[in-house]
Amino acid sequence: MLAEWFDQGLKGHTCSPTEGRVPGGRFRIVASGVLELVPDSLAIEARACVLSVGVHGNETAPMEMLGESLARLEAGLLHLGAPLLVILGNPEAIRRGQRYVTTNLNRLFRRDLAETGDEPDRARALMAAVDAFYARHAGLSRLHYDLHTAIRDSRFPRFVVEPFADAPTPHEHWCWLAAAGIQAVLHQHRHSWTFSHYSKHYHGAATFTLELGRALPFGHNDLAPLAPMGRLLEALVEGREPDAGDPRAMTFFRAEHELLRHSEAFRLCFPDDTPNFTEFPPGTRLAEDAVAGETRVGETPLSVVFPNAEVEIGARAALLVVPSPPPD
Ligand SMILES: O=C(O)CCC(=O)N[C@@H](CCC(=O)O)C(=O)O
Ligand SMILES: [Zn+2]
Repeated sequence: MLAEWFDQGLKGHTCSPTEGRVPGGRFRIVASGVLELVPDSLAIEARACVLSVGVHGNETAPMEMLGESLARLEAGLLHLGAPLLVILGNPEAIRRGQRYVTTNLNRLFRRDLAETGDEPDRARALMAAVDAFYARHAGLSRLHYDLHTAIRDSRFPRFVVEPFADAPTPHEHWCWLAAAGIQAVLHQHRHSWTFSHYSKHYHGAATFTLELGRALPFGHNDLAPLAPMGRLLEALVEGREPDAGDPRAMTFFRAEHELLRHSEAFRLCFPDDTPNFTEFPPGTRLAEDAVAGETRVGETPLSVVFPNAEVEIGARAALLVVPSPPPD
């Protein structure tokens, strides 16, 4: 039933029954594309975990990976030990195989959101589902992994974005991510109103946007490099302490500047297929915009992440980042 709910959800279909049992607990469909799993008894390391995929509809590898873990739970190969909220972020975009339908869902997770339409309405539904989930499981540590893939190649194919917050991320999370094969970490320098930022900002959860390779169609993903990440997810499902690695195996960056597209006449001055984390030396011209003029690298080299000249006007066209020391 669980795997069927997930597979049908990827096709934009609903599924019944809407509640039932899994090994170690029960499940309940709480909203379209949102499933809650509650264990009969909490395992010793249980956290209240939100696992979201498909916030961008064409980012399929995390959907395949999470679908496999749910199938293993249903088959009795895993035993539910922690409350989980499993989210198919943007079902209509998933069905269409598109990043989004009308606007980028992953910029809309703020409580004062005023817009209406497909993605704004979906953002409101997902914020409400997360609020209710964390309220139902108050007292547990909170975690949210929002699983994505990137448009381009990357010097570090698997990396995380740590949303901005005043409080530091507890150290164990770096150890878990290192053991899960994450190669780089990017600290955000300001509020970004992404889904992972929402759970951190409003709920104090430990959260990350995880970039797990490149965005490819269903059936074209090589899931082998994601096996350690699958093991981390399954430890969370079972409420076990995940494997720990050495955070110094990861390379740390912090965002220095957000490059915005201000006009129709915006262009990036480097090739479209430039991999994420490519470093540019001082003086390099990075972008031209009819309103903002040109952006050049200043005295410190800058690396570019998520370059995309085709974003909506006013949206982020790239993050410009610099190396940063690993956390203590
Ligand atoms: O590869 C790209 O250009 C985009 C990949 C992607 O969807 N990234 C997320 C990152 C979210 C964050 O900054 O935490 C996004 O752009 O929404
Ligand atoms: Zn994405």
